Amino acid sequence: MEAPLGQKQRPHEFPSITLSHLSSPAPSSASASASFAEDNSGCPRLRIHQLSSPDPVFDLDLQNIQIFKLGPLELLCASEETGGDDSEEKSFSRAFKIGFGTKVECKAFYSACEQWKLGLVGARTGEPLANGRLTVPKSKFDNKIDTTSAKMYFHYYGQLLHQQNMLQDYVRTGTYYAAVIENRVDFHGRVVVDVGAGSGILSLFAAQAGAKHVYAVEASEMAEYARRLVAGNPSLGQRITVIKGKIEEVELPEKADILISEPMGTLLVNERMLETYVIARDRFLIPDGKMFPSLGRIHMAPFSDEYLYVEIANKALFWQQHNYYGVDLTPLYGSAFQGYFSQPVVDAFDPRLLVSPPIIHTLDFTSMKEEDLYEIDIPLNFVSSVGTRVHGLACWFDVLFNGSSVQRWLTTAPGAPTTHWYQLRCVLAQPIYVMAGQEITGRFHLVSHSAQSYTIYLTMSAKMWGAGADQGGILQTSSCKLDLKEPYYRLSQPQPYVLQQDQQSNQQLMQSQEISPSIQDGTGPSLAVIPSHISESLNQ
Ligand SMILES: C[S@@+](CC[C@H](N)C(=O)[O-])C[C@H]1O[C@@H](n2cnc3c(N)ncnc32)[C@H](O)[C@@H]1O
Repeated sequence: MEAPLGQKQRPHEFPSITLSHLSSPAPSSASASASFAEDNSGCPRLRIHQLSSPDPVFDLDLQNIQIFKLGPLELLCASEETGGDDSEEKSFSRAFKIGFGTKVECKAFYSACEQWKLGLVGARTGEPLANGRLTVPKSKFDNKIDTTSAKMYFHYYGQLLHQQNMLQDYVRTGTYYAAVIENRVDFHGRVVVDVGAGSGILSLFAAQAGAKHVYAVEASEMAEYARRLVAGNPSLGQRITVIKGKIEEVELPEKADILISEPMGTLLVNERMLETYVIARDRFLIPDGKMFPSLGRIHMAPFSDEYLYVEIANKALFWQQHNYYGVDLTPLYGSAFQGYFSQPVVDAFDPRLLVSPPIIHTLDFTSMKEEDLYEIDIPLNFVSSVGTRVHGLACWFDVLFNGSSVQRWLTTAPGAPTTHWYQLRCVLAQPIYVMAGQEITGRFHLVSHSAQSYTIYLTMSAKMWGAGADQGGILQTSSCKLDLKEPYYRLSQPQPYVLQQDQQSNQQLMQSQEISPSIQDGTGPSLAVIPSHISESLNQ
């Protein structure tokens, strides 16, 4: 079943209604579609098309019609007609009945009609409409996000190939599936909102788990594909309504018992969709309703990777040429060098590159405020387990599905089965030197920007160390500024494998700082191991 409700910028459309003429000499019924839209002068109109004809059977000024509820599936629409005389009395001489397949559609039509009449929807030009009504104020999303960025973002997600990329991340999609199906008790008989539904896959999972009704809200053109996927799975689809629009703008006919969403970007927060998830909670979730996932954690640890450092530094060497077709390029070398080090590196790295156990920053989606995500400030404190050159900070994240039956984690940790998020590393242009046991302090400061991402300010310092050292003094500091929106995807590297003999020491390192989730169901971080016949041949 598909009924796009609550969309503010585009017409509301109700593709399958039944139209019964009452005022014509011979009452009749026919399949039809209805839509609300503005005419050129900004007046809201209701247009009804019979499926057999391209011309509308009714094209009515909404201010001149009255809608009455006849029953849960039926409305009566009476249209005022000017009789040609000057009488003050209105005559509603044309009337027709509109029938709906479901109560939800019927309710949605009635509320859409009210909203359009009141001028709560319509084109948002920022100008008063021609008939004097003021347009709707900009939504929370439009206020903070740059229009061009949003356009490109939703264009990207409107393409099936990008949805396929996510669907083919079996670690991701499989974990969502398992988390939903193992926790049927949280979905059965419940109203669910799928926040940013994409292809609609999570809505279909929720319906499989017995959801009473799922509202799949998707802002991009993918909503049309989601409708087709839902319609093509009718036993589940009859309990799913796809709504095209932004979470920040759509209206839903009822509150949700549970939200499901996949709002995670690189480093958890990229794309700024977690804010949308929190807004959905505040707008649509009943008090004490559930969220799948309910919590996210960013893990951070210093790393040493000489190869990566040299690779990045070498990229700028091009600008050291004094005679490039007779031109000296060196004036731009410094800027090029800075530019390469302002790109966070996305790849799957070997966890043996970590020089200390990670620290964790937790985001509780059930209680945090949207504004808490505008700026994230994390103090860093580590103790190096080896003497080495530290090249920067490595980060990854996990999220928790806190189901009533099973608690399941989706992790993107190094050494765990690789996901399409990989891991993220911020590389310092100036590495720092540490000894085993030396303290590394610093700050990881994320500041959101209107292009749906963050500027990262990273500072790492080696503390004074050893006998006679100034207590709390800093020996060496290095800082860098990176744009999370412009990562360097370094994915041609072979996938990381960990030799069996190293697995134990890695697990000890990670577990000593709670890298393995405290609520564990055996699906948390597991380290990939080279099959023994391969590792044996490598060891020869
Ligand atoms: C990471 S994808 C997940 C898609 C799908 N839920 C899945 O798991 O395969 C996020 C989806 O949310 C949509 N989205 C992002 N922000 C949104 C918003 N403010 N309102 C509605 N949809 C949004 C995007 O267009 C995209 O399709």
